[in-house]
Amino acid sequence: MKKGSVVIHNASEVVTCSGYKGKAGAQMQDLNVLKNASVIVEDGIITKVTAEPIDLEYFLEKDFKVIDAKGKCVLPGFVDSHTHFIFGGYREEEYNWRLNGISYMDIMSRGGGIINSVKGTMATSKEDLIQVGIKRLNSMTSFGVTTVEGKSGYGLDLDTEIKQLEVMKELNKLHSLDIITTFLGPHARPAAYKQDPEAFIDFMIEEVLPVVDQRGLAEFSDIFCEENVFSIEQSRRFLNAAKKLGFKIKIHADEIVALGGAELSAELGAISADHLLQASDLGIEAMKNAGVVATLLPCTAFSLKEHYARARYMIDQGLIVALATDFNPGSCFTESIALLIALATNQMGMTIEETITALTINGAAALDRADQIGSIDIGKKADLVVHEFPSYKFLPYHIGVSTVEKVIKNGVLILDKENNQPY
Ligand SMILES: N=CN[C@@H](CCC(=O)O)C(=O)O
Ligand SMILES: [Zn+2]
Repeated sequence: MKKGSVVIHNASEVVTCSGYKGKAGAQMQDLNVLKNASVIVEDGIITKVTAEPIDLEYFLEKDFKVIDAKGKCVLPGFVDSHTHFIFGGYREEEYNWRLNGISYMDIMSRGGGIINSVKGTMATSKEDLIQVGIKRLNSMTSFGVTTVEGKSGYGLDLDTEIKQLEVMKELNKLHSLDIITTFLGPHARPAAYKQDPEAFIDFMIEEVLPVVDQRGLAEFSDIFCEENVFSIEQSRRFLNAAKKLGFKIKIHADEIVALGGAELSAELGAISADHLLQASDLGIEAMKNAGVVATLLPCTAFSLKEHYARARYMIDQGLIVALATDFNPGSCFTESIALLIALATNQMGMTIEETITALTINGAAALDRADQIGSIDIGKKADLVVHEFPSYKFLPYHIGVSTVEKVIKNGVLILDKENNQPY
């Protein structure tokens, strides 16, 4: 069998999500669906997408893998563009406290929250983080994810931040999924800097960022810009320093309090601003004008029992909206794309077409990769998912259940639930 060369034929629908850049506003509705169609992949790259009959004999002779997708739909692999999936230890108690009415920020101010996961991550060896990382990536694959972003931020010191990033780099080699890394050193104030966040920002800029840069450990830099965490001015200072070194910028913005993170993301030319539950109208307008992707995280709002970000308003205003899981041990312990689809369509007023766009081409745009992944277009990586139903409209309808049957990464079948084939 020619590795990386595959023909998927007979598909009831090929949902191409066609495009080479993020889709804004009304464009998000356009999925460009081909009926009774085929996708041809050579050496891991998509070479043809067609609703015309194909000469199957030719491809069989050439030793292509052939997948009959009769009665099924084919979508691009999902891009989970915001996660914190490398961490040690769990925070199940905190979730139960939250169910009983104690807020996320209250838990943080009592010394819990992110700092708990910092202790857990410090205490976990690199090898153990790699092992648990593989399990989590396998689970993401089963939800149809083919590219995932992962952040550091459970170290807050040089060694542990580097350890987290190195683990993700190693996993990128070991696992089929592509992992894009983000340095999130300023994720919380560690005890030693509790009263002096400025000094912590100095430490991050002077002693950690340069090491991450020199060792090529991250493509993006990010900060938790939030009341009682890092202010707008501290965020601006850190992100400008990161930009100077060539990092692309993301920002945890306006999650709990409307601090002006959306406005800051536009000012700095960030690739994305994420969360945005409290983003102001002016911030949203500024993001639109600057082309910043709005990455919304509905599973987090659900887990925190907060209202959802204003997806409908943002799309109607013409923003590029992406959706991601925010998988992490505290505010959102789920990698379930099925839950995310249920919340986006049933609770946030997004159509399934907008939701799929937000998880594919716009997720790719949130990682500055819309020219390479996120759609079934000629020249792109063959990251394809066969779903068990004839139409994409089954994805929200089969509520909270993964419809994924086969996952093809770079043209290679890495998961086949039908034939019990693992990653
Ligand atoms: N809000 C800040 N950071 C993470 C949560 C991290 C944690 O609670 O461990 C988030 O994106 O939700
Ligand atoms: Zn996050």
